[in-house]
Formats: sequence, structure tokens, C-alpha cells
Amino acid sequence: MSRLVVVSNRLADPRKTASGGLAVALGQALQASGGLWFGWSGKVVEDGTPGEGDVHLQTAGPVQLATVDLSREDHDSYYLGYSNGVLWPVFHYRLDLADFDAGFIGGYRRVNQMFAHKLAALLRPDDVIWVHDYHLIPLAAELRNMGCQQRMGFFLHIPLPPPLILAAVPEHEWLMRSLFAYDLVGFQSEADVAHFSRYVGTETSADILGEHEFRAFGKTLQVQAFPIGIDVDEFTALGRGQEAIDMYEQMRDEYSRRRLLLGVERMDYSKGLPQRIKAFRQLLQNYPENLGSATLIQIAAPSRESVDAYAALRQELESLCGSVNGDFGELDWMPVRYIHRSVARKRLPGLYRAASVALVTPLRDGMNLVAKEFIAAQDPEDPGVLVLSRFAGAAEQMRDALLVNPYDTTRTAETMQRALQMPLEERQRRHRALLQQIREQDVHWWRQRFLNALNAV
Ligand SMILES: O=P(O)(O)OC[C@H]1O[C@H](O[C@H]2O[C@H](CO)[C@@H](O)[C@H](O)[C@H]2O)[C@H](O)[C@@H](O)[C@@H]1O
Ligand SMILES: O=c1ccn([C@@H]2O[C@H](COP(=O)(O)OP(=O)(O)O)[C@@H](O)[C@H]2O)c(=O)[nH]1
Repeated sequence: MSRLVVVSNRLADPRKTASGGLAVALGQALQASGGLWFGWSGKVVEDGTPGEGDVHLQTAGPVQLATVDLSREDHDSYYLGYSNGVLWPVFHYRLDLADFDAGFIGGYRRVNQMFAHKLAALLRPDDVIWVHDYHLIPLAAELRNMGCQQRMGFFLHIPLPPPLILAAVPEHEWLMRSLFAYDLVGFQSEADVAHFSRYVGTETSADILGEHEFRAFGKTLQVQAFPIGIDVDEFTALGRGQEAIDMYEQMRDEYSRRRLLLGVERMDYSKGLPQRIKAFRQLLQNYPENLGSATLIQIAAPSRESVDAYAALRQELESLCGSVNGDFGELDWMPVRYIHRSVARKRLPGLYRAASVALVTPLRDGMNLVAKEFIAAQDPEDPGVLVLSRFAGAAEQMRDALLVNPYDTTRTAETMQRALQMPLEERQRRHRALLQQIREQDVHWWRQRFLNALNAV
């Protein structure tokens, strides 16, 4: 049987809990199949030489980890600069936040070439290679240049924007052409597939052979939606752990007289945090019965803090939380509990279970695994309600959540109120349907479907 080789910028020891959706999901997927996981070690070498980095090999259960260090210059131009300063904002429709510094692309190409070079030395002829995310779009093209002929698939964890937005990236043609070095490209949603198809139709001379098949640059490419899921059983088991139980009991006691609304994410402008706080303010203003009761716990885990847009977001969010607390808080009640730290994944199920309402309201999100984890953590007899942005990839699957447009503050506040007031029978019915959905399309289903499609090419 072929060995699975997974390549991603971010990786984590699959035996330990990780934060960040990609590392969590790939850890779970690889734990099941075994194989090699190749990526950045997370280490930055201050005086390292650009384009060079040591490879560290480590065995973690059925998975072999191969990680590469990055020099400071490579980290800043490839990871912070091009990946998170250009591709991330543009792919999340935020042209206003993109920093099109011409210096970044050199680092992006250099690191992709270095990854290809280091990875090629570890490959076997019958390996199946699965590359992940926007950091590594040109990796297959680099591997092919070096003569690698293995099957290669690519999965984009973030959204693909419509062609006219994508075209704002100066190197868009090169990036999209690079995708044709893969045998299969997967996106999170049907909307992303439609954007790819429109791009190919309007910006290239490719032939559209079918809904999922494109031919260009002498190569045929399969493209499909593969919405990522979670390991529901693993997450349920995490919920039975002592850390989660302690967290649940602590929250339940503290909020026995109050209603808890919860937001959990990385501090990222794609997650719609300021808009959420504004909607929560309106909830307190328009529905005064919530005063002294409704409490929003907002976990905003630090992320990519050296990118300017992230530092600005932090300031804006802290000022909004402060003003809601100043205007509405009482000596014995603060409406917003904002925490700029990550919560260990082991404790999260307890926090989710204690919440009456989860607010998952990104302005744009590839998928959003928190939405799925929240459903997995609920007590089916007395479940909380999921308020979900229609702009999260998860909204294509999770139709029984309360879907909102996070830009529409008044309606989002109205939906928060509806969630807080939802009768038990409706909560149970919606939760049942959502739980069934996340069970059917879980992380194992995602991995199997992608790999089956890749093997069938
Ligand atoms: O690695 P970081 O820069 O610290 O960022 C964390 C990850 O963020 C993004 O996650 C995405 O993948 C999730 C799983 O498919 C998906 O649910 C979410 O909507 C995406 O935003 C990013 O795509 C990853 O590469 C990062 O590792
Ligand atoms: O304080 C935190 C915040 C997030 N997470 C985890 O990080 C992942 C976030 O994934 P998601 O797809 O929601 O968003 P991303 O951060 O990948 O954009 C989820 O598994 C969360 O449980 C965590 O463990 N602690």
C-alpha cells in the first residue's frame, strides 16, 4: 500500500492537542492512516541563511514527522509577508488589508523550493503526496521540476475568492497555473469550486471538460469540494476528560443565574469580532431583559501578531469590549469577558457545553471547526444554539444552525435574542440534525473522500 505524505506549513505532534483548525484536522487524519508529515518546525533561526534550514526527523506513533526550520528572513517574507500579508487577506476578500510588497514573493518561492528539495530526498516512488493550504500552492510545480512523478493532491483550507478579487494578486496567473501541477485540487465548499471554474473560464485558455475537470498547460486537473470535518468521537471523549468536566462545572456554577454566549477563535480580522461585539451591544440595548444576565465570553487567541492588521484589530476589539462593559456593566456583572489567550483544547468541550449560545460569525472563513466542535460538545437533552455566519464554509453544510449576515448588526442581535429564547424542543431538533450532519461528514470521511478521489485520478 502507498505511503501517505502530508505537507503543510503548520504541523503538530498528533499525540498532543493542537490549536488552529488545520493542525487539529491533519493530526486526526494522519493518526488514522499513519505516514509522513512534513512542514515547518515552528522554529525561526535569527541568523539563518535564506533558503536553508535543518530537517528534524521524529516518530510520533504511526506518524513520522519531518520538520524544517526557517531563517528569520524566510519566515518574515514567506509566512508573515506573502502568505499572511497577501494571500490570506485577498482570499478572505480583504483587499484593503493586503500588503502587496514586491519583496515578499521571492521568499515565498524560495521556501517552496527549499521544501520541495528537502521533501524530495525523503520520498519513495509510490508515495501519495497531499499538500495543504495557501502557503504551499507552488510546491507540486517545484517537485515536478525536480522530476517527481508521484500522485499529488492539494487542499485549500481557506476560501477561493471570485476571479476579479483573485486577480488583485500580482502573481495570480502564476499561482493558478501552479495548481495544474497537481492531479487533484480540493476546496472547502461548492462556492469555492464555482469561483475556480469562473476564474479558469475567464482568465485562462483552459478547456472546461466537465463540472470537475479542467485541461490547461498540457495537464488535466480534477477539482472538487471536500468540506473538512472533525473527529466527533475524539472530541466527545475529550469532553469526558477531567479538564473538560472541571471547566464545565466551574462555568455552570458561575453562570447558574446568567446566560452564557461564547465566541472562540484566533484573533483574526476574518472572524468578525468587532461586528460581533457591536451586535452584542445591540442585544443589550434592544432587549433589556438581558441586562444583568447575558454574558459574552470571547476567547481571542493570539495569532500572527507581527502583521500590522492583526495589531490594529486587537486595539479595535479591546476598545469595543471596554466600551460595552463601561456602558452596561454593573458592580456584580460584566457583559463581556474578553480573554486574549488560547484555551487548551482539552478544556474547550466543557466551555462549549456550558454555553447557551455559540457565536460563530466570521466575515469569511474556509470552514470553521469551532462550529462543529460546539455541536459535538452539547448535551443532547439540553443543547445550546449555534448562531453561524452564512459566510463560513460550514454554513453550506450546517443549515440547521441560525444563519446570520454578520454585517447586519440589528438582525444579528435579533438572532442572538432568538437563540437565547429558543424553546427546548426546537433546540433539541436543530441539535439532532446538526449532530447527524457532523457525524456523517467527519474528518475521516473528508480524508477518505479526498484520498479516494486522488487515487482514482
Ligand atoms: O498556522 P497559523 O498561521 O497559526 O493559523 C492557523 C490556521 O488557520 C487557518 O485555518 C483554516 O483551516 C481550518 C481547517 O480546515 C478551517 O476550518 C478554517 O476556516 C481555516 O481558516 C489556515 O488555513 C491554516 O493554514 C492555519 O494553520
Ligand atoms: O483558544 C483556542 C482557540 C481555538 N482552538 C482550536 O483551534 C481550532 C480553530 O479552528 P477553526 O477551523 O475554527 O479556525 P482557524 O483558526 O483554523 O482559522 C479549533 O479546533 C479550536 O478548538 C483552541 O484549541 N484553543
